[in-house]
Amino acid sequence: MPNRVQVAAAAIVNEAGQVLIARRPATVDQGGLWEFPGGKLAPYETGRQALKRELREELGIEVTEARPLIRVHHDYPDRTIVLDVWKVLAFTGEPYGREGQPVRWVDMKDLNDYTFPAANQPIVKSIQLPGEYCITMPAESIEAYIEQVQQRLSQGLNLIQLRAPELNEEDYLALAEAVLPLCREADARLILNAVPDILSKVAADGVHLTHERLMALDNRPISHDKWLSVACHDPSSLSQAKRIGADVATLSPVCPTQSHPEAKPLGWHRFQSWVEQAGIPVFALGGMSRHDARRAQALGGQGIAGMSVFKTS
Ligand SMILES: Nc1nc2c([nH]c(=O)n2[C@@H]2O[C@H](COP(=O)(O)OP(=O)(O)OP(=O)(O)O)[C@@H](O)[C@H]2O)c(=O)[nH]1
Ligand SMILES: [Mg+2]
Repeated sequence: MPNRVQVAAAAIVNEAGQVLIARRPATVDQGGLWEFPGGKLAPYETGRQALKRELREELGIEVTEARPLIRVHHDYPDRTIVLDVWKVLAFTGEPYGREGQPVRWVDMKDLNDYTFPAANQPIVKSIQLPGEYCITMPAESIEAYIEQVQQRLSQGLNLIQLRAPELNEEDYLALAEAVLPLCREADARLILNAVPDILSKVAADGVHLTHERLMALDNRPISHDKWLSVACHDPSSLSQAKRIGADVATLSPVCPTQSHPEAKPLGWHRFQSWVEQAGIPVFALGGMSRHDARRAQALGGQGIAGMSVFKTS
């Protein structure tokens, strides 16, 4: 396609959880906006090679370890760009604006206060999300769900989807209200697997829509300061997710799973090619083991989601 520009960009996160951003000069394309350091691929360069060269040129650092974070295709009026974003895990040197551009370490939660080019929204989301998304597994009582959430939080899991489809609305609300302070205390995000309206009753961090609820929508049903998570099973639900402005998706079942034995697994190969087109962070779900998080990430995913995978006893 003409005017298709390939760009490598970096999410550099330090031990304090801060992210390095740079300001584009006023005179260039998207001038004055903040960006993740990086630039266009030279002919015959791979994304990784371009990343290393650009960070040397723009920041004076040498990348020693990086992994793919997310790929985003975006149509600007005059051209299409493909942003190949890497998470930089290790580097040598002290970054500075080698081309005179302002650079700044900002807290991850404050990224939303900066104005980035339009293509960057999913990148900001991806940086703010962990690699493991814990979904509650069926439990026998409200108390048992609460205990389960406490156990998951004590493992350090910090993205919890409260799934309890067998509970009636009243019991689910009571459960959500009981679990919210526990998540706050642990600095974890709580996503309610429920109708979007529930956020007017419980101040959780977001909602997760079932595949059926996702497909019935025309627009994003919640405000942008909340997280919209959606369940996808195929390319058409992933494109619906992108269309309504979902922040994150689960894609399932990637592998055979006991919780949904009738569903046909899509496998890692399709996971990779569907995620490539998704343009939002996607968690692999279904039959996951904890070591699959690295595999999902190497294939362009955000990480793994699951229920029994986070069970410890
Ligand atoms: N580096 C970078 N580019 C981005 C981001 N978001 C985004 O839309 N872009 C777009 O991707 C393209 C990257 O080009 P660039 O200006 O960084 O390229 P470059 O470093 O090779 O500069 P040069 O062409 O002046 O040598 C621009 O059109 C820019 O607007 C981002 O977060 N980081
Ligand atoms: Mg650049």
